[in-house]
Amino acid sequence: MNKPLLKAEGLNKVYRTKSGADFAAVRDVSFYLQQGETLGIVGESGSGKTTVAKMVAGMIPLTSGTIALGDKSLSSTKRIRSVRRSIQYVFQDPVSSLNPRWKIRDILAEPLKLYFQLGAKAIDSRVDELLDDVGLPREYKSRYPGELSGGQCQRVGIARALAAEPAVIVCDEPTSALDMTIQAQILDLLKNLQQKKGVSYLFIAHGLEVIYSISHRVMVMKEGQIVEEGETKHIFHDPQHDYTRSLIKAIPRIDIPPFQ
Ligand SMILES: Nc1ncnc2c1ncn2[C@@H]1O[C@H](COP(=O)(O)OP(=O)(O)OP(=O)(O)O)[C@@H](O)[C@H]1O
Repeated sequence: MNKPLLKAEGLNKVYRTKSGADFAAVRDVSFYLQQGETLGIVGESGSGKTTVAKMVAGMIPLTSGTIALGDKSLSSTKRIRSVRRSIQYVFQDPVSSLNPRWKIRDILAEPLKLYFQLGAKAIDSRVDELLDDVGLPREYKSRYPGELSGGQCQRVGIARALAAEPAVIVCDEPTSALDMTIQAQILDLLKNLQQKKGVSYLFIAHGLEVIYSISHRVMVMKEGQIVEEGETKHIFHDPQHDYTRSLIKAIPRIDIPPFQ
């Protein structure tokens, strides 16, 4: 196996609840992600998926454990800018994740200024390229998020993540707020971008069909722990854990092509 791009070992997250009690939301979670690979995370609501994703993206501190991107440790609370840039996040709700008072141009320009200190002209052409990358007309840069559909807003969210030229994009339910047709288009876009740019995805979704269609490997979480991890076809066609079997059985409309 190649040296993984991202390696998480023994991740734990304990939240202090409002009542003052400690709650272990993630317990001893370890995984890796290769360059150009998608690792899907599935599990019922509250199993700790978003907590793992946010720890990886540096949005919340770890209680314990280590995360490394290449040779750089991400575990310290003060992350260096290059590491912050390298892991981007695409949110579930495409509309509310964009500042409604900013034009699309400004939303996409922000990471370009922050990470690359580009001048106005370079920013303009980079914004055009980013819109091309996500299949939006260049004229949309003069619009506000409120003038775009949910699917179009998610394309902007993806473009904003790409603007940082990340190695990893954490996709936290990026299609669950969208209807089925748009969902499929966004998944296709993400797959194409991965092929073009070699980016890796840590991909959370409730819909097992979504996970099946996009993930190379799948990690199944229950009550803060990993119960099973493996190649997507093995997880779906030959699940080893009862919990995984129950998840797959609970989705009658899943259409899994035969085992190859
Ligand atoms: N800030 C917080 N303070 C206390 N508990 C929290 C906090 N954030 C999350 N939790 C709890 O941690 C557990 C894991 O939450 P998390 O959001 O990671 O789960 P999830 O698998 O992503 O769920 P969903 O699929 O519903 O988004 C849940 O029981 C949740 O209530």
